[in-house]
Amino acid sequence: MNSTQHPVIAVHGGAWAIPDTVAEASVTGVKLAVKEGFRILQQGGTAVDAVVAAVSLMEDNPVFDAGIGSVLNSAGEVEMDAVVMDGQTLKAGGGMCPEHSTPCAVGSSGHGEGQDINSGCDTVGAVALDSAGNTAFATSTGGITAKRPGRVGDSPIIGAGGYADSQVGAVSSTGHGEAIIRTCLAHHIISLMNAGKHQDYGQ
Ligand SMILES: NC(=O)C[C@H](N)C(=O)O
Repeated sequence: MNSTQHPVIAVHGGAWAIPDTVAEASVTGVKLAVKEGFRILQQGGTAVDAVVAAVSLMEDNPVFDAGIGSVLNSAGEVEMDAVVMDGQTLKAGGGMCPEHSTPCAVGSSGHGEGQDINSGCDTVGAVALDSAGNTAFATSTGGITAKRPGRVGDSPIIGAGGYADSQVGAVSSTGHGEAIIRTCLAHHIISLMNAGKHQDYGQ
């Protein structure tokens, strides 16, 4: 990666079954997010700026299980997890943030408002590579429907809910949090990518 790097962004709206009734809205929401993130990258914005903007847009979209669309726990409350990581410095911010509707932005520098819609269908995330060659990821979720109050899923845990290392790439996870945490999934993927990269260099 170098200073002439073409920017890249990828966004997901979760991997679990998306009901037919919201499938189109989900795809539309992902497209809007990826366009906004890519616009920022094309204007010279950082990978962190791009993933925060993309994920924040989806947090504001009730079709997703994040931000205002977050599902409810077994006590009928919203408890969200979110994180942002900068692949250049390996610094990250985020955590559980029940009182904000845009926890991803809160994890970086923004703020949110109280949520009032709870219909989301899945976790959201983004990875980006900016024109300076740096990577970042962001993941945001309301977690799993009817989860135990206080449960923290994989999403805010570095190495599970995602990982970014500008020397290698970036990952944002979605799926069953308990299984993702046990396997340190995101960091495992980054390690495999790193091994593949070195293999390429050797050829
Ligand atoms: N749909 C998801 O990705 C759920 C999230 N990984 C969690 O377990 O909290």
